[in-house]
Amino acid sequence: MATAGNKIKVVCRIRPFLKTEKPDSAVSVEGDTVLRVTNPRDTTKDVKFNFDSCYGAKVGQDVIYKADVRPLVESVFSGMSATVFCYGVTGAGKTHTIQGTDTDPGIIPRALEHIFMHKQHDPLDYDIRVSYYEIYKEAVFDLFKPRDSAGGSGLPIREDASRKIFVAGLSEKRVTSYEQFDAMYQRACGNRRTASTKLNNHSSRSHAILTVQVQWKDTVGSGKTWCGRLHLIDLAGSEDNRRTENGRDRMAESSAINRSLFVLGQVVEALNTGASRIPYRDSKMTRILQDSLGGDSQGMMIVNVSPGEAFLQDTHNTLNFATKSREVVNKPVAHEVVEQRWSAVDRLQHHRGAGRAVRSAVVAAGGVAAKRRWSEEAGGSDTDGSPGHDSAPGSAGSSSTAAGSKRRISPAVPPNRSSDGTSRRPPLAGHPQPQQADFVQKVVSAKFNEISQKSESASNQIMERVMRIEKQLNGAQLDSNAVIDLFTPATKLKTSRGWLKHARELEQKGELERALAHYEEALKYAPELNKLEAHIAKLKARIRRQKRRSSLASHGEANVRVADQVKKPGAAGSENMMLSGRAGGPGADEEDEEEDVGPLWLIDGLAESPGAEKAKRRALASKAAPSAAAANGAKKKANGALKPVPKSSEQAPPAKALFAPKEPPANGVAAKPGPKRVKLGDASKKNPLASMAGKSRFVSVTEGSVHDSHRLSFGTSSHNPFVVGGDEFQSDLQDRIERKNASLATLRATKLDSKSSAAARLRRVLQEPVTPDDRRDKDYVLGSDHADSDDDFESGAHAMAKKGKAKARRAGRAPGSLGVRGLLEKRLSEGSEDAGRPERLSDVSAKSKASPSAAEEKLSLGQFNEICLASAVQMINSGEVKKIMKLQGIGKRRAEQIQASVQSVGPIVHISDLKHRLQFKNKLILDILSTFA
Ligand SMILES: Nc1ncnc2c1ncn2[C@@H]1O[C@H](COP(=O)(O)OP(=O)(O)OP(=O)(O)O)[C@@H](O)[C@H]1O
Repeated sequence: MATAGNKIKVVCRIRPFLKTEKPDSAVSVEGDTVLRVTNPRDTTKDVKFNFDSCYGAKVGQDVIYKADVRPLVESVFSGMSATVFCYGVTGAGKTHTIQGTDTDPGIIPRALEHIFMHKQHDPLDYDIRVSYYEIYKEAVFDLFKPRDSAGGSGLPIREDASRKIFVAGLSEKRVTSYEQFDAMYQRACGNRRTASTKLNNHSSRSHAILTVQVQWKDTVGSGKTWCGRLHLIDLAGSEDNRRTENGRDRMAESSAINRSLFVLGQVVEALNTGASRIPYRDSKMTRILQDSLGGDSQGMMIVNVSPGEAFLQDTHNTLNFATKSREVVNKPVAHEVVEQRWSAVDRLQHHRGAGRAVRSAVVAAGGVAAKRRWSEEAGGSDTDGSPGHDSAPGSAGSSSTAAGSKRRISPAVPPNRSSDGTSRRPPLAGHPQPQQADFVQKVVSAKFNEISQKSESASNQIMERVMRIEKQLNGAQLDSNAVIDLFTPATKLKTSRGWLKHARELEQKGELERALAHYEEALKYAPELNKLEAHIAKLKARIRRQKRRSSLASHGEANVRVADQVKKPGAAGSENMMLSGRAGGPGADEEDEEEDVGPLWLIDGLAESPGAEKAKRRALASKAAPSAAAANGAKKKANGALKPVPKSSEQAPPAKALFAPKEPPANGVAAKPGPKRVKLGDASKKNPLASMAGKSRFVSVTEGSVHDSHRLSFGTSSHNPFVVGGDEFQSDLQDRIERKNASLATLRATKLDSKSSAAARLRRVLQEPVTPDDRRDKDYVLGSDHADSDDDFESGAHAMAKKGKAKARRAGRAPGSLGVRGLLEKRLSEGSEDAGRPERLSDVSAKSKASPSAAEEKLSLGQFNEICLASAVQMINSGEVKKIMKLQGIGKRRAEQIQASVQSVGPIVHISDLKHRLQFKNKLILDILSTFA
């Protein structure tokens, strides 16, 4: 008895205010069918919702039951299936409505009372069975069985030959009176999982489904057996975990609840839009509700809402969903019971298309074995143990009664079977014998199980992904990558192309930052596009440069003023003192703008003209003995005398190398290899810091090209313990690393194939791009982050001193003999005022001279750092700042400004003096520090 399509009935119920709640009503009933709710976006306005019925807070359980539920319960006696489910957010009154209390019983007790009443007054012999189960964290548990008897994974959900859903292994209880049912039901309710949350003291943590099956034989009329079913469902409430403040366990439950409710929404949406795929299988709850949502069951949804303003948004969402659900159309039919059910093999054949030979074999073997197997699989039980009710793939919640088939469809009897389940034909000659059939059946069963497992595992994987996303959504931390993960490759590609198109347009318009954001979006969808990644890196560098330029423009005016002051004769900066080295005023530097000076001065303390540099290289190569002039220079440094900064017009004194003679022998004869040669090789092998420093130095000495100096500048700044910490430094460092990598990549692409000597140099230098990991190496070596204070420096120095001591011991020397390191250590232990500070260049130099054996030593890492620092100090004092800046890729104007600022400070003893004196006044200072440090 099929009916025309019926829309799901939607009834709304407002719960009364609880004692603990503020009575600020936001929901009211207008007439019988309209619900008026304050608009959450504009609380001065109301929104109206239409439902089949609306009940205010004062309406009792009996009214709702009689008006809306009772007719559905009655329909069960016509062989129909009906489903009533309560939907709403946590604490809205679902459990109260469906279950009720002892004094105010809800729909379940009332419906069962009604059914037994009907049975009493009807001459037909009704067989009433109930099952009760919950879906907790996507697993089905029998509530009629003690909780600890259930396994962790719960019961499987299956589909029978007529595509009806059932829970395999679920117990069904035959009940003959309401009292009997009530006793069982009360016990079963105790098995249900509830917990106290912030929003509900007795919050249901699972969806609970009670199924009542009423079966009877029409002895008076057709003689057929009919079966009506009633599903009464208390859904767990959706939860906003920002408000529930759920802990880990509750969160896991909540996540499963929300996810299944989300799928419910998807199902409703798909049904309304006529989608080809309805995602029933995406959650156990929707799978079980399949017949009730768009199926052949009559459906009714009770929407429970909380009355207060606090739940306004939730209420609004619930009502929107309910409105959509009203559009779902079911096609209810009466269910006739067909005595014989299909075997597992038949079902497999029917659904999975197993081969004809297999089927014949199984049929030949007779239905008995198949029947027995099915019975074991379903694992049905019965309170009275009557064999006639052992198992059946009948419907949701029915595992131990005969299966029902819809009247409108052809009987679910396999075409080659008689009604008693045996084959219509005798086994044919050549067909498999029973043993063979057993074997075939085993194979088929195994295949069946394998397929089920696969589909189960696939669906679990999807669940997990959805759960992950939902978890992030709950924590308001939407990880877009997780969402992108869900897209198909085609969608990803398409989306990526869309972003790319926009990005290119923006880039052409010069809107670089927006373009960058679009490119980055595109990359998210197509991470395999290496070219795009490279383009993004370039664009980032370009943006940074632009920013730098604009920041320069904003600082320009002030700095130019400082520079002017410095230039004035007699002004504070003009009497700057220096340790040694040539004058390096702005004017002098300008001449050298394109000069390929390399970072030699960082090693040897002084910048020199190309001629002097060549001479120095020669000297280094020939290990010449120190010339008299060099010795003289060193002597002066040893005295630590501070000299006035020479005017830019004055001739700068020749540069002095610390451990190498600065000038070639006067007679021009190649000098004999001497003891002063600087080697870093050993230190380089020891740790990454030394290795970086070593490489840098090697490059600077032998190559001396601007590109090499990039490497040095990075090496020194990122490995120096005196760098300025903080985000700005980090970003600056990152910026430089990226710029460097970009330029190195370009150089590689353009020059490495060339046979020129420059390319050969590059090939040696550009082994690997510098990565941020190098910075971690530095932290590892120094054992601390950036040293912002002298204390930090001291701890760094302590570490260095300790290392030096150990090294000295290994080499059989006294710790103090290591020059700077030994002295440093001594000073630290004496607690002198300058403890922890690096030696001045002059001191270092003097000690080296005084102790040739120490100077003969290979330079240790600590020494190298100290020399670098001392050299930087010297550079600052001698006004060579601009040159360094240029090497850093800083523009000419900017470099001049920085130079002026540094000079305004006056002579410094240690690099950190800059920091203290200028007190990080602006970005300019940070630039200086990060460059020098
Ligand atoms: N109509 C009503 N009359 C009186 N009290 C009610 C009514 N509806 C709900 N309550 C009370 O409100 C509280 C929350 O109700 P209930 O536990 O039924 O919410 P719920 O929607 O099932 O929540 P959850 O989804 O967390 O399980 C309970 O204390 C219940 O007694």
